[in-house]
Amino acid sequence: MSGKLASEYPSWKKLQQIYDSEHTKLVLKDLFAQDPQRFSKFSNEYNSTEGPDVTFLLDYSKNLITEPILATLLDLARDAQVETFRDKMFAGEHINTSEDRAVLHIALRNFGGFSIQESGADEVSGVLAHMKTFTDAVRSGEWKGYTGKTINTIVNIGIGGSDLGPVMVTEALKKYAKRDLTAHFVSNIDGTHIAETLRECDPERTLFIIASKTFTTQETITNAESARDWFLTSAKDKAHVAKHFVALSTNTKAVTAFGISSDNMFQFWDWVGGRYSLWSAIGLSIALVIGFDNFEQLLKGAHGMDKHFKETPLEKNLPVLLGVLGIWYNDFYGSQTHALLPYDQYLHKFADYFQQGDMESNGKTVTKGGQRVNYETGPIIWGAAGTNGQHSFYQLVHQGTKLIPADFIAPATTHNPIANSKHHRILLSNFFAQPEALAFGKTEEEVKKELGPNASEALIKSKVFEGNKPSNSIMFPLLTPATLGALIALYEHKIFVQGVVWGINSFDQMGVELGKVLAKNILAQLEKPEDVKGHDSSTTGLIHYYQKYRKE
Ligand SMILES: O=P(O)(O)OC[C@H]1O[C@H](O)[C@H](O)[C@@H](O)[C@@H]1O
Repeated sequence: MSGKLASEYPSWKKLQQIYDSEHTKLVLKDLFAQDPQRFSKFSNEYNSTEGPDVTFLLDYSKNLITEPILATLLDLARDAQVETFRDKMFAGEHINTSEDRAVLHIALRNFGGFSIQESGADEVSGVLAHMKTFTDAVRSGEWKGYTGKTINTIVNIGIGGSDLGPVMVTEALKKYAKRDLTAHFVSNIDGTHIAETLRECDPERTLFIIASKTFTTQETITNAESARDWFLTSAKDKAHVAKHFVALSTNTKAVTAFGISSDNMFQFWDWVGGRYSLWSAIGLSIALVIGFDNFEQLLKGAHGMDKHFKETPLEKNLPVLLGVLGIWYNDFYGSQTHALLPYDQYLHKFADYFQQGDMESNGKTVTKGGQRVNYETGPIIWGAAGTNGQHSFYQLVHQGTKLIPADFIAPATTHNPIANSKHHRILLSNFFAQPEALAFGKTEEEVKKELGPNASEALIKSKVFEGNKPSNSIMFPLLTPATLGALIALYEHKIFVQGVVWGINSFDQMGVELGKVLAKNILAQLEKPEDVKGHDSSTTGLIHYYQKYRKE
């Protein structure tokens, strides 16, 4: 991000030369055969140096790299001044240039004393204390609804970053959940979402959490208004809203205008990006579900990773390693996607979460200086919890024509050791087997041997696995709040590293605006066919078809 396109860096040019001359020779089977030390060379154990103990192993030996390639990838990080920009982020410089904002999710979990000057950074502990008091009151039953009953249901109404983080984390840490407190998450503007949720709620015992950084997001405000109407049908008196509605936002004025008192508002600041906001007041639903102490552990685990990212040399810096490895496939091998494959049912929303985290951050075509890039930027992120994916899309990953780098993620110990951990052993045997199969495949010779002399050529070919498909494996002892915090921060910083190398602004999201503006314009034209103006024939035809068939 030194004002240059990444493709102008000497290291980028060198990587292109290496790719052109060597990639056909980069065969995992041979690389492992040639070097018995490959695993120890290309794996790192993370051990937190502060806060709760967090440890995990990152094995990146099954990547299509050699030591010189990795060294050149790290030179690329140096050419792009990743360390300088990292330090600027941590210092609170306004690295989100298009919006002139600091990028300080690290300040939300700053338990170890990074010195941050930005205004608001000194208010974080006050908001956390407010969250703790409120969370404890609701969970203990001290907080009562308008008829004096305790709260047994929470409904978080938010979308994008004000939904995906809380959804992912409450699912991931369900083991730590208060089981007699049901949590729902309503995001979609489709009335079905709120209608189906409200069917399961008792107005006397439900708390609505209106989560919106801007408090202007159409989906969230519309859903919140419908929830308030539904509530008032039973409660009648508007004064009761105070017991059943709280807001998480940076926009005090809009929150008050909605009818939520500022006492029931949990603040955050413009330097918290939506997709980096689960650590802020946006995490209130998480704290309600798992308790404030566990929420704090989540934050502390992330802080440990922040320290690692800030202080570890590039060669051993895990977010940096993941970042440059991703660039190797994205920009030189032409991979379009990156799969996140947790072998842990609790992490079943992990890929969904990082779809926004990564794709909204790095789905950009111009650099911070306004130049169009001449290389690929952010990958398409997708994935599902193992072993379900194996019975669905893994066929393509193994034998399709596309190269799909993947991260396999698993805990050594399960929270649910049923049948003497038999399930977990089977799960993990798949977690170990899949990267092995992807990397080493199955040769024609092996297939022939297996099928015997009468097998047809076509059948033999169909059973060959070419292999040489790269992956990372991440393994940790147990999915605890602190471990999850570290894992999320690991990927956040990976996204940062890639954005810096590509020279783009990872912290704005201009690309979501146009559709919103057009929808607003169309909404005003939906009543009458003669109002439908200014569109192409396809859009006009579609709106006319709707107008013919709608029944309202
Ligand atoms: O929290 P809000 O202001 O309601 O924003 C919710 C979401 O809105 C937009 O779609 C942005 O692109 C997202 O980054 C954001 O998370």
